[in-house]
Amino acid sequence: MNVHDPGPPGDSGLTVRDLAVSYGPVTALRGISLDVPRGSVVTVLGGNGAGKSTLLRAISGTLRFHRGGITAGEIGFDRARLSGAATSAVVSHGVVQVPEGRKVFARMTVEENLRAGALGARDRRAAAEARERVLTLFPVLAERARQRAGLLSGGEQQMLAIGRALMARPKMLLLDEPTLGLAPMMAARIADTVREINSQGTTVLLVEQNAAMALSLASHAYVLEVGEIVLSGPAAELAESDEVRRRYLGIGDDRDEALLSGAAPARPALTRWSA
Ligand SMILES: Nc1ncnc2c1ncn2[C@@H]1O[C@H](COP(=O)(O)OP(=O)(O)OP(=O)(O)O)[C@@H](O)[C@H]1O
Repeated sequence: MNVHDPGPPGDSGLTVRDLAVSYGPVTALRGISLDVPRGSVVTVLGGNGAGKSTLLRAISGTLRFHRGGITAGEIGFDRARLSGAATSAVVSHGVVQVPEGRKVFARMTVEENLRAGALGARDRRAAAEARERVLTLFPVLAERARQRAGLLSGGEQQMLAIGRALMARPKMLLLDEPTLGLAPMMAARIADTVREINSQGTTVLLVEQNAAMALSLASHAYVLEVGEIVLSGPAAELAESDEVRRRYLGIGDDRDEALLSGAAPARPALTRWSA
């Protein structure tokens, strides 16, 4: 990948070119270019405040709800221009976000939450198939169908949030820190589910602070720091890079080592984005 000439937006998957985002006078992202090829899992790593959520908001058309806006650049998905599009238009192009903090409708039942995810679906058979897929992926949601979502555990709420997004039958899922605050066992289950969703054909853009988990899932990774991409490359190679190991994985952390095992690099092919 060439840093300074990422090429024209393609017609397969998501392309972000030279994106800049501000919240009023605060610039949160600048010069962001990245690709999420159709069928892949790509991750964006970064610490608190790096701009991960802002990136997803820009793609999903939800920046305006946070008093933010795109000030430069383009976002495209399968020939459609997403930059400047309303949230509903982005969803109708097949791109759906699962927000950070889960944000299920706590007073509604699990079933009602899932139905809310299918609002606007005209094809009832397709909606029924989507529901079937969600309940197969997350059997616990079938067991708890009549319970209020607010009574679910944190991990179950995350499953419901992902399930609700899948009800819209997305081509691409935008996941904002899906394992945040979850116990390691539950985080591993969510990771397995993301793998499964992807293997069923859904493209995934995953933003995460949990670098070990994210790098074990993704084929390609970008590292975001203070609103800019500072490093990118194949996930297996990033996982082996000294900088990522030191800053995001913690050298000598057995749990991370175990999660990363099997991610053997061929040869370094990382791209450094700034001098
Ligand atoms: N609604 C907002 N108004 C003003 N500034 C904001 C707003 N939302 C985010 N920011 C700022 O934009 C920058 C990026 O924030 P963002 O939430 O995208 O980071 P993040 O990487 O998702 O962090 P975290 O993991 O803590 O959520 C930060 O400096 C943050 O303070």
